[in-house]
Amino acid sequence: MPATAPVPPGPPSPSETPGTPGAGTPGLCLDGLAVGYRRRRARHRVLDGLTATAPRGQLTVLLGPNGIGKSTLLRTLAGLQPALAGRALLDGSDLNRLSGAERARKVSTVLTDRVQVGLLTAADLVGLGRHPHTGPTGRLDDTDRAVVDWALAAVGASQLATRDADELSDGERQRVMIARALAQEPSLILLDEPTAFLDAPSRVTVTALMRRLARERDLAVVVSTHDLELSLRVADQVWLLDRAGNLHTGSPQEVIGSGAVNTTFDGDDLRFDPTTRTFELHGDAARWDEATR
Ligand SMILES: Nc1ncnc2c1ncn2[C@@H]1O[C@H](COP(=O)(O)OP(=O)(O)OP(=O)(O)O)[C@@H](O)[C@H]1O
Repeated sequence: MPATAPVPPGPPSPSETPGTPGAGTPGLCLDGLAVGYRRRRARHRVLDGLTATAPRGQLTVLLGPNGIGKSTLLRTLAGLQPALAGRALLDGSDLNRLSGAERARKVSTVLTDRVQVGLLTAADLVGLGRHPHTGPTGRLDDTDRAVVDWALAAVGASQLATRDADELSDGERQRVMIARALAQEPSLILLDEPTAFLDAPSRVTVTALMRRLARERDLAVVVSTHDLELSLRVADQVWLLDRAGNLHTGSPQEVIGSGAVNTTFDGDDLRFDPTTRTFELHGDAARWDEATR
């Protein structure tokens, strides 16, 4: 995808546009949420007491070290595993109390799991995102097909429409999965490391796309990422899990200014510079870097 790929203005018949009910409401709110796993009847809490907001119209990035619980949190918000305590509210409604069909209309998810999709084309795969909106036959009508075309164009993947989904590269497939999430026309999109397989220009493009779609479609978008420098530049809101599992929230400026990025990610070899918002090599790594120039 070219870094300057334009985002088409929007699907022809959006069910979620600014001004519709729900617009201007808080988006996603975590209220004392605890997430984790049940093992042999015991509850293993990975994260506890999470309180945060991801407003509509804004890009929220979820940051934290490996294994701290980012995917567990996103999977819980997506309804793939139950919350252990507390609530997650979307526009004031408890996500846990929504029916499967309601949730499917409101929340779309892009996870890192690679599933086999059989003989579907990329456009078919994106069309799966329309199913919460189709009638009992599940058949796509002209409007649905136009939304599929829009979603593919929005991620710069129109040229992939007729390709077998199983034959796509990891990066191509990731764009198609994002298009599927867009085609769902949700209120909330959850993405777990959506740029992990993308090359550098595409990372910037997809991240900027997420932010632009949040604004243009009045979506709450929550993205987990290890792409710290980029995400701290483009995010509206940051949810940063530190090494103790405490959640720090606020604008990038607020979270950086609190020192939480440094305490979470600084090590002997790498330090975050709050002024330039970049990581600098230190110690042996810096000396090795000097020596090899
Ligand atoms: N199915 C499971 N059952 C029990 N524990 C699990 C399960 N899946 C993950 N965990 C544990 O939960 C914790 C959080 O894992 P999670 O994948 O949410 O972290 P993460 O922040 O997304 O990590 P990464 O950045 O490495 O992707 C880890 O200790 C992990 O081992």
